Amino acid sequence: MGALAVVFDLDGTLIDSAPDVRAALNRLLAEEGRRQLSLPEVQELVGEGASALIERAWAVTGDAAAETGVKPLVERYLAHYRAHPADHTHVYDGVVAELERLRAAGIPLGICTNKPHRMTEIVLDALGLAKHFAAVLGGDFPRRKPDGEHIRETLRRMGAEGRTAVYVGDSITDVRAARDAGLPVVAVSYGYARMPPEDLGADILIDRFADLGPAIAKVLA
Ligand SMILES: O=C(O)COP(=O)(O)O
Ligand SMILES: [Mg+2]
Repeated sequence: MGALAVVFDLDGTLIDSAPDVRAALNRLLAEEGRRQLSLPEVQELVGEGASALIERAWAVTGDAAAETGVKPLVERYLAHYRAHPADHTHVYDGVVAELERLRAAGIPLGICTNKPHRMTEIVLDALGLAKHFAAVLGGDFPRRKPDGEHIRETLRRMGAEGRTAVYVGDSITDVRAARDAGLPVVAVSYGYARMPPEDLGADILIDRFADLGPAIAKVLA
């Protein structure tokens, strides 16, 4: 194995952001006279970025959003989210220790997320996580996950192109993107998968972030 690099998904993998996503989305839904969404419902909507989130939220609360109506709704949703980026978001157990351990081993780390880029930066700053990552690439990237180019471009921005890389995520979109990029993938079982995590088709499934080190060693063996 050559020198290693690790790229992570964000929502449902490193952070449990659904409570703040829910709060911002529910404010918008209330403004539009629509019903409120429960936390499990919101967890089902997350994973393909903000436009998909709005479209899915509209579809489950009444009439679908008009195509031209999605963009202004996304902007209003993000304004609500920016006002409260991490009031109820928490970093999953073991994440900070594991990121520190990998970094101390000289392994460059990156984030490849479908969350809008600016929103991702705001949330990472609010949680004190930004310092761990050599590069962060959000979902405004034109070829976003499940396109493997999203992960490849993250690796380039990390200066880690020549390295052996592993992707870590929580959803089928992550597994497809990693496959498309030709990378092994570790899935976490506690995220927002919308299916039994065993069915994601990852190379290995972990229940706790603290198990990441041995999982990476296994997928590369
Ligand atoms: O915000 C989203 O829809 C997805 O975010 P993720 O790619 O970090 O899971
Ligand atoms: Mg995710």
